[in-house]
Amino acid sequence: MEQDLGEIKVGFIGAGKMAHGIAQGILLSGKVCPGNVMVSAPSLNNLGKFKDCGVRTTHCNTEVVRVSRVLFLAVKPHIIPSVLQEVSAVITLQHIIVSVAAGVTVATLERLLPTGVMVLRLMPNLPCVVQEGALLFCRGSQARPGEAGLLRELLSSCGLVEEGRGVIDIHTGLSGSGVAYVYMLAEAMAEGAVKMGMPSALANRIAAQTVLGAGRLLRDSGQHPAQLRTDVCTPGGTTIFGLHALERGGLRAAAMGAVEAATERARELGGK
Ligand SMILES: NC(=O)C1=CN([C@@H]2O[C@H](COP(=O)(O)OP(=O)(O)OC[C@H]3O[C@@H](n4cnc5c(N)ncnc54)[C@H](OP(=O)(O)O)[C@@H]3O)[C@@H](O)[C@H]2O)C=CC1
Ligand SMILES: O=C(O)[C@@H]1CCC=N1
Repeated sequence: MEQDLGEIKVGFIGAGKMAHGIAQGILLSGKVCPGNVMVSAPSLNNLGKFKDCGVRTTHCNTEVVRVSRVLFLAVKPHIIPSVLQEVSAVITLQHIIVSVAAGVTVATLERLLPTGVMVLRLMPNLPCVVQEGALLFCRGSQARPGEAGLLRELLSSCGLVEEGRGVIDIHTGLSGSGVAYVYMLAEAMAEGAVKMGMPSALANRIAAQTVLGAGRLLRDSGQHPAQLRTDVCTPGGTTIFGLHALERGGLRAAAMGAVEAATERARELGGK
């Protein structure tokens, strides 16, 4: 059910790549105006791009907390404890705290925050910047379906938003980190084309469009990737020769291993 976001105030502690991606998505939805968003960071390194789109900026984390209802924690996981120690005194039961820090569990967040505060843990990914993110969140003990609905509404222009219990570290390995695997594959494919004589800039443009097109068709057709892969293969044609080379290189095992390794790292970051 759609919620009216009215004049909701949104804050970000941390002004890096992920804060920017989520803020972009939220602003593009048109449901929150830039003047109702504030972001904090210790340096000026990243605040300029927020100022440019009309978002208020500060170096003071407590100022962001005081003016926000929904507060995104968008600092590196190891910074979370010191940031929460710094701002806990000004956090109230009206705040909705949304952490995007990889691995940091809701139990840890609830332990570091005043008792009874509403917490959600969100794992976004970088394509939020172009409204094509894959985001998954889970609720802490105090966050109700209403808060989940509000978060969904806020993030509605960031991409696919799912709620899931017990799978957020796996989602981190699959999708939060997974975009980097796709970039590595795109880069390697372009390098293959350069090796075969194509100019680099053209190879990169075509690799990017190939990834985009393959992704859109996979998502929009709802078909299993194995079916679409089969559709591309002419018997005795070019694709099966390429796929054979990928199988020899252990692509599937490498990709499964990447998701497993990143999931385990997320669990390790969370002390599990
Ligand atoms: N990058 C990604 O693809 C994804 C990242 N994440 C998670 O998002 C979080 C942020 O990552 P990312 O955006 O990549 O990191 P960045 O390094 O791009 O940004 C970190 C931000 O935190 C700020 N910061 C550092 N210390 C403090 C502090 N004490 N108080 C307030 N702000 C502080 C930095 O300030 P300054 O600008 O001054 O340097 C910077 O703006 C991480 O927890 C990560 O796990 C989740 C999913 C995907
Ligand atoms: O590499 C990381 O730890 C973060 C979380 C997912 C993507 N980037």
